[in-house]
Amino acid sequence: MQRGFCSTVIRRRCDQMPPAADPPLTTTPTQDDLKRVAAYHAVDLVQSGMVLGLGTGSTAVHALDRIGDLIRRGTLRDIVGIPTSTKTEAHARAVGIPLSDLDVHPVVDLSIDGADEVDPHLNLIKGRGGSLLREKMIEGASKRFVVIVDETKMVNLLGGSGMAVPVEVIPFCSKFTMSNLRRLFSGIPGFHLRLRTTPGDEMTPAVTDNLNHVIDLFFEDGITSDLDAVSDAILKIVGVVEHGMFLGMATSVIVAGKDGGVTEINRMGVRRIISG
Ligand SMILES: O=C[C@H](O)[C@H](O)[C@H](O)COP(=O)(O)O
Repeated sequence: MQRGFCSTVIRRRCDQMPPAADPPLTTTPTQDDLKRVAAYHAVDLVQSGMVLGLGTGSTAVHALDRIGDLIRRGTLRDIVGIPTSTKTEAHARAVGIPLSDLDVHPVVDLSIDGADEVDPHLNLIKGRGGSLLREKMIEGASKRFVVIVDETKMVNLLGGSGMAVPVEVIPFCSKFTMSNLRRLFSGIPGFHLRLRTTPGDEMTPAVTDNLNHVIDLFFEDGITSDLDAVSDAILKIVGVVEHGMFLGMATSVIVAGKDGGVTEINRMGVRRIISG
């Protein structure tokens, strides 16, 4: 077994499973292998009887698969999942995770989700897949929110990867809302923004699960201003529903590295080597 790609706990669970359920052990891990490794470690925190926030995206899907697997095997019982998107809802159903919502289960024991960026204080950018609003509601209602990423998601400054900081807006006069957002950041060198469009159709705005639009903000040098002030200013614009900065929400982040090392970092900056 390759060093670092199976923790003691995962190894124990691997021993109980046929090879098909094991994490793939490739010589050079792909980014998807790393996402899977981080996800499996997070699922080690799940206990029977928990209400779980089920994240969205290519990393979270590995957690869904793993949870479904453990439910089918009887290792996890009485799990209730709260999906953060319609996509996750469909996938969770397909893998056999019983589902509910925040109206019925307003307190979530543990949420597990990916992120687009994680800064050294565990502030996050999420929502490049468009699911930021439901994610923020469910993860904000969680006693514990564990973020799962491969090492490429770690940045010094939010926005610093050059990718978007998403803002969900109501469709009504979204160009008007966009011009207000443009005005807010007009003095910042390298700032630009654009309305997110449907893949393959640049004329049609992308629509979220909540039937809203998304305006993507780009900060060439990352966000250098106070993040809480930036958050407040964006939320003050009428027409904005929510943004993808998740500030002070994550309890910890599990980071899988190319060298096989897996580390959990908590919000105090304390690192725990899980493996490798
Ligand atoms: O809207 C999408 C979500 O916020 C995802 O959690 C985020 O984009 C990370 O996705 P992935 O795991 O696919 O990189």
